[in-house]
Amino acid sequence: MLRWMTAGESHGPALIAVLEGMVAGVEVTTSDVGEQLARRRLGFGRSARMNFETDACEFLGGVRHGRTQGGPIAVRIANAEWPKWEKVMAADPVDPAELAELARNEPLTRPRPGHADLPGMQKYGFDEARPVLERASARETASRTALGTVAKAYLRQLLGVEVISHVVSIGGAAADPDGPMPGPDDLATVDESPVRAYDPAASERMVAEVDAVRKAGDTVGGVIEVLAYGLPPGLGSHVHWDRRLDARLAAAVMGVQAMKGVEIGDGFTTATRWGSKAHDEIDRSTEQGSVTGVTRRSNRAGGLEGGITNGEPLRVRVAMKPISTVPRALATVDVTTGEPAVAINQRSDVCAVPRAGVVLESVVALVLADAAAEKFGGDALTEARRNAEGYLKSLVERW
Ligand SMILES: Cc1cc2nc3c(=O)[nH]c(=O)nc-3n(C[C@H](O)[C@H](O)[C@H](O)COP(=O)(O)O)c2cc1C
Ligand SMILES: C=C(O[C@@H]1CC(C(=O)O)=C[C@@H](OP(=O)(O)O)[C@H]1O)C(=O)O
Repeated sequence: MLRWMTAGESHGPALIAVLEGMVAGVEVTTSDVGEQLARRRLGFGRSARMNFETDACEFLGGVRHGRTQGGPIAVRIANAEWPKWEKVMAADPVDPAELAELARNEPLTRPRPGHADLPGMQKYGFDEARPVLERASARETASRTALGTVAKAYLRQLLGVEVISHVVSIGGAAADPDGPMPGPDDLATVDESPVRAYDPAASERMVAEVDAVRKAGDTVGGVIEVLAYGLPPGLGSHVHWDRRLDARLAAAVMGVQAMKGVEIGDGFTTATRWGSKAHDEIDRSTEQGSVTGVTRRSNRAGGLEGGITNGEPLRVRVAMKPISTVPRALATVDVTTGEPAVAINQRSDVCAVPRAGVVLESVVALVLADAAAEKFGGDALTEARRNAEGYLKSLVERW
């Protein structure tokens, strides 16, 4: 079983992430993590912070000489602006007179509709939003991206699995639903698009949409698809609700800030079809390299049946809402005076959909790595590999 946790505030000294349960022997380096963090910083519509944030990262435990050791893996990601925030975010008490002089410490009393500000203040008894937004901020997703790097390395080295993502739509600008879909080796092509869309024409439409939104002082969301290629049949289980892989994937992607909808495979469209057009008919496969000796005529299910992978590519689509820090400020109430006001407007993304794709890849990889660890066990990668090879061989022999 894999477990992962994160800690740290957006403007604190650093973020911390811990991954427990990873086998020994997975090759991963600080620069691999740095590469994923750099991907997460890119994308048309990103916030000003992404222009100078370097996401300087280091392993604090669990990795030695480029290999996991079997113990908990801890990663630290620094905040490039810490000197500016040192007083405002200090762990120990700071002289109130000194704090009062800092413009940066001005109380945030005009909660943003759509952010965690107001319900967070109500729930935790704060008079202003700073302590809420610091932890609610999607800065935290850098931590999960760092851990996702280890999960991706494990999946690739154990099973040859590739987890990728691409942007399907931003606001009203969408990729052609019948257009080509990126394959396992197409991540670089997707990353070359400023909005991480696979089709260049769709990419242009999405860039124009973000431009229009920015000019109007507004924000915009979109839909991202995560694909996992090379998964064997048999990850996850039908036997209990919390072992179903679809349930675990949905929880993980909905656990990312601003994600408001999820569908597996054709999801909501499937609900409009008749059964004869909704499922993926099975044929015998004579193809060399077929893992199970069977094949499918379609992949409407998105690679999952009964909460178990069926050997087809996994397809998870996620809907992201528009950023709630809207420059053309929204109506709110000042919690100090009780008077109508306009919401806080500070440095923010206009559209974080392209960046969010990298985060979603990471959380999907963590869930898949957990399911693979469950199925193939082992304390070392070599042992897990032996188990996987034996299982895959048994599938071919049986069918
Ligand atoms: C990669 C990424 C970047 C984000 N950037 C911002 C941002 O700059 N400003 C903002 O207000 N919200 C941003 N968000 C969304 C908020 O963090 C999120 O809306 C907030 O925490 C409330 O949670 P909820 O939307 O899930 O209800 C971002 C989300 C992601 C995934
Ligand atoms: C810092 C990141 O994203 C942030 C997410 C975010 C929010 O409210 O979610 C608000 C902004 O934070 P800041 O006020 O520090 O610029 C974004 O930049 C990041 O992704 O690393």
